[in-house]
Amino acid sequence: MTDTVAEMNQVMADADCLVTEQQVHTAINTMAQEIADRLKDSNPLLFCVMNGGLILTGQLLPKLHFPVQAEYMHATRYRQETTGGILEWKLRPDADLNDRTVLIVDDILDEGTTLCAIADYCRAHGAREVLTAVLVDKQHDRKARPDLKADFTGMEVEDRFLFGYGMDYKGYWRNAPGIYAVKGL
Ligand SMILES: O=P(O)(O)OC[C@H]1O[C@H](OP(=O)(O)OP(=O)(O)O)[C@H](O)[C@@H]1O
Ligand SMILES: Nc1nc2[nH]cnc2c(=O)[nH]1
Repeated sequence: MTDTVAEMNQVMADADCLVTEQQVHTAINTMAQEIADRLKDSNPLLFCVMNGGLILTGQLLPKLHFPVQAEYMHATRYRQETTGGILEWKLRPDADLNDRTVLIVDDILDEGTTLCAIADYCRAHGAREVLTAVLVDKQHDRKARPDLKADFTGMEVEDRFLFGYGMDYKGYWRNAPGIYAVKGL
C-alpha cells in the first residue's frame, strides 16, 4: 500500500461521521421537491460547479421530473488546502445565459465567496434569475455577505473541515458515502 493510501485510510478511520448516507438521501429528496416546486415551469439552465458539485448534481438531476438543461462550470479556491484563497475560474459557463433562469449546484456554502462570484458572473452575463442549491451550509459568522443563504439547502453542518459527498480532503474522499469531519479540523 502506498503512503498516500495509508494516510487517506487513516483520515477516514479517524474522521467523525456528521451526516449518514441515509440522512443525505433524505435531504436530497427534499431539495429535489423544493426545486421542482419552484422551477418546474421555468426551463432552468442548471450548472454543476465542478468538482465538488458533481455528486449532488448527479443524484439531484434524476429526481427533477421536468425539463432541465444541464451544464457545468469549474471554479476553485481551496485546491489541496483547508482554507480558501483567490477564486480561480478553470472553466467559465459556455451556454448563453441571456434571459435564463439559472440554478447553480454545489456541494457546500462555506464562506460563500465561490457562490457569490458565480452568481454575480451569471447575472452580469444576462441571467434573468440566479438560484443556488447546496448540500451543506456550514455554520459560522464568516460569510462573504451578511445573512448569505442558498435558495435550496440540504442541511446545516457545524464549522469543521468536511469531506464526502463531493467534498474532498487533499483531493481524496469525494466518494465518501456521508459527510465526515477531519479529525482535529
Ligand atoms: O463558500 P466558499 O468558502 O467559497 O467554499 C465553497 C467552495 O469550496 C469548494 O470548492 P474548492 O475550491 O475546494 O474546489 P473543488 O470543488 O474542486 O473541491 C466547494 O466545492 C465550493 O465550491
Ligand atoms: N472539502 C471541503 N471543501 C470546502 N470548501 C469550503 N469548505 C470546505 C470544507 O469544509 N470541505
